[in-house]
Formats: sequence, C-alpha cells, structure tokens
Amino acid sequence: MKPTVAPFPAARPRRLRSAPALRKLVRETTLTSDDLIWPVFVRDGDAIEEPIPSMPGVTRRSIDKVVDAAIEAQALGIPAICLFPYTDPALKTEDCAEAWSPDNLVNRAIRAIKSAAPDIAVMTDVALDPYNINGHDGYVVDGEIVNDETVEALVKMTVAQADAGADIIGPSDMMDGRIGAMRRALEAAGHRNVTILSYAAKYASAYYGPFRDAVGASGALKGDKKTYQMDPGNTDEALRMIERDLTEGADMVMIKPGLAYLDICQRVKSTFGAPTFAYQVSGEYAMIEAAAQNGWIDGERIMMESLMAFKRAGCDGVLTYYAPAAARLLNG
Ligand SMILES: NCc1[nH]cc(CCC(=O)O)c1CC(=O)O
Repeated sequence: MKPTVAPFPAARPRRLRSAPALRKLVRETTLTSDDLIWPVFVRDGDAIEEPIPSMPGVTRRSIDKVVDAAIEAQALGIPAICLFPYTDPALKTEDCAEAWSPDNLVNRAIRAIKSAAPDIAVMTDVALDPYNINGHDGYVVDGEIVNDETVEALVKMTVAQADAGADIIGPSDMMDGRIGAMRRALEAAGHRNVTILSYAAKYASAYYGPFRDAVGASGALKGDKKTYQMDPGNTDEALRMIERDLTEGADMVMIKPGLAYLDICQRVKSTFGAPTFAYQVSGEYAMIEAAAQNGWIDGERIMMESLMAFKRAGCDGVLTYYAPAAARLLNG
C-alpha cells in the first residue's frame, strides 16, 4: 500500500482530525470487549478476595468469588476468563500430582463457572509451576528441566482440565512437542472441540515478577527459566515456534509479554494470519498502576492506549488484568 497525499494546502491532514465524529469515522483500529480475555487468580476458602500487593486492584479469589467474577465478565461481554491457581504450599510436590487432580482448585473452579455462567469461555493454564516445589514449569532432574517427562505430566493436566469443562487450553510451559501430544490426547479422550491457545512465543522475561508473587511461585523458584523460555533478542525464533505450534494443532497463538514485543505480534499476524493474542503481563500492569498511583500518568488513558496498541499491531485480542475495567469503559 502506498499512501497518496496531495500537496499542501490541497491536503490538510488535520481536516480529518478536526472533529470527534470525523476522527471516529476514519479510525482504523477499534477495541471492544470482544477482544479481552480476563486472567483471574483462584485460591481456596470461601468469600475471600485477597489483595496482591504488587498488583494493585487484582485479588486472589475463592471459587465462589471467581464465579461472581465470571458472571460479571459475561455481563460485560468479555468472551473468556483465564484461571491461575494459588496452590496451598502443602500440596506442592516433586511429582506435581495436584496438577492433574480432577478436584484441584482450577478444575473445581471450571465446573462452578460452567454451571453459573455457561456462556463465558473458560481458559486454563498448563504448566507445572503452581504445583512444583521448585517453582519451575517442568520437572527438575539433577538441575535440568527435563522435557519429555514434563510433557507427559502436561498431557494429564490438559485432559483433566478438558474433562472439567475447559474450553481453551493455554500451555504456558514452553516444553517442546507438547502441543502435538496434548492435541492427540484430547482427540483420543473425545474432546474434539476443546481449543488450544498456545503460549507459542513466550520470552524469559522480568515482566512476570508480580505474577509469581500472585501464584506463590516467587519464593520457590530456583534459578531462571532461560533454558525453556525464549531469549528476548530473538525474532525469527518466534516465527519458528508459532509455525511449529500451528502445525502441531494449536488453534490460536500467543506472544508474551505484550507491549515490549509488539514487533513480534505484527510479524506473527502478517506471516501466519492465525488468531493471534498478546498477554499484557503482570509487570506491565504493575508499571502502569504504580505510575498512576503516583499521579505521574493518567492510568485509565494509558490502559486504553496500551490495549489499542495490541490491536493496531495485528492482535485479535489481549489477555489483560484490565479486562473488566476496560470493558466497563468501552461499554460505557
Ligand atoms: N507458567 C507460568 C506462567 N503463566 C503465566 C505467567 C505470567 C503471567 C503474568 O506475568 O501476568 C507465567 C509466569 C512465568 O512463566 O514465570
């Protein structure tokens, strides 16, 4: 596309910016509540909403409160809610068996949401970190995060979530070969319409800090995740990861973190044309909130501008802790 512009004053680009109606008419990108996936943290107990200090405004909710959140999200027109567990440290083990227990927090929450708010899609997270005594997404054997043994565990976790009623499986673990293994297991278990939104291009990022506090993994984590999550210097590798996951049976793909990786979002969407999502992660949220609390920025406007940036870069939607706040403004 080559933009054609007449010489001044035949062309005065400011004409189209001169009134709200004209600006609205020529706006190229729009954001609606249809574009949002809301990540929520689940904990045990009843009637609990426990604040997370490094994520002001975000809480860990007991299942009854998660159900309230799902009902609210459904009313706001948010299409999907994504569950992350804060697991009782006493349930964390070396074999991570709690991850595929049909009665773990996430699976109970899925069933409760499905009966109370049947029209909202429920997304899950597949990785061992909330259940692992050492805080890693995979099994650790002699200091190494082992791939194939981890994939076997992730497959069991996936099937348990699908059995509980999950609509969207979200593997965030970055092991090799997991998408194909999960897809085969879902087909074999009769879950033909369960979708996979693969965290395909997930970088080893410092932006996940507040999330690790939220799920209680920060204290446990030894070392870093650089042997499985991607190097922030790489772009071509992201395209290879996306292509691999699509060929293994992912229905949708994700880039994570978000704002610092918009170039990846744009390249992925223009190369593959697959449903593409970005995750505006905990550290991005915390940065905006911290500056807004200091009165240094207008938090609400930055929230909307940052979400619009994902759409402009080509994303079909965004996982964001701002989902309900943004939907309220958009539906306003
Ligand atoms: N499987 C872990 C997982 N799933 C989602 C996030 C991060 C989300 C956020 O920061 O908001 C992480 C953290 C990590 O990889 O350490």
